[in-house]
Amino acid sequence: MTGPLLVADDLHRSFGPTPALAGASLSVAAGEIVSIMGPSGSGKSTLLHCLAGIVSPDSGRVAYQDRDVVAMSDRERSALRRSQFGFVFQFGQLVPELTCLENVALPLRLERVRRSEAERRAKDWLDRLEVTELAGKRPGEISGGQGQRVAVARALVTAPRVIFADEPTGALDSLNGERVMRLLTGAARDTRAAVVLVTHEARVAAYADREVVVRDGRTRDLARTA
Ligand SMILES: Nc1ncnc2c1ncn2[C@@H]1O[C@H](COP(=O)(O)OP(=O)(O)OP(=O)(O)O)[C@@H](O)[C@H]1O
Repeated sequence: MTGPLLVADDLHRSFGPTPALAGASLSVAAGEIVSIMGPSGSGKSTLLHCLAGIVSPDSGRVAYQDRDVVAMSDRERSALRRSQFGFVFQFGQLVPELTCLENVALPLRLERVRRSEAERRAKDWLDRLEVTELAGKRPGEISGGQGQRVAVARALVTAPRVIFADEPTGALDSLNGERVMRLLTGAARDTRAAVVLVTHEARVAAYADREVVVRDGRTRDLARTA
């Protein structure tokens, strides 16, 4: 494959009478970190959800490795998400009944990896995200910043080619936000995963190679100058 890894072209999507996307386009190269910024309600999350195959656009094209994501069956799209994508949301969305180790191992267990192997790989990622000591704790027993680092470990454990991060630092103070971003982008660069990052915060967007601004459902590319 020589073209971009992931492409959205001229996406339109409305929710009832509300247009969320009105001609949004974005392409992401393998290993590239792209931030999506813009005012509240401008369509950032909808764009991310379309790129990730979670929401289907009303019109326009989404392609992953030249495969048409919109034309896939639900089953094919789920398989694509499980095998190629990782997700980090604003509030870790860890499973409260499971320990942190079990949470990180879960995507591998869903892919039928043996428990011992899944937990070995999960432990490696907890170490990497500097939360080794949380392995046996449940999400209710840890802080928001720790929870986000566990969520990043869970997103990376399957070696995804793209990590989708929607306001991953939105619920954190600036120090914890910086730490999560440093660990997330460091791990993505080490594993050559691309990152699509939605954020309100310029400081968080600065971790990206490239910034895209969404306004009224339309995208505008900004070259990174710094
Ligand atoms: N599931 C939905 N049902 C109805 N309206 C929706 C839905 N998802 C998004 N919208 C509407 O589409 C528009 C774009 O929403 P979106 O969440 O993509 O924006 P955003 O830029 O991510 O906003 P924020 O920064 O506040 O999260 C908004 O007007 C929103 O209310």
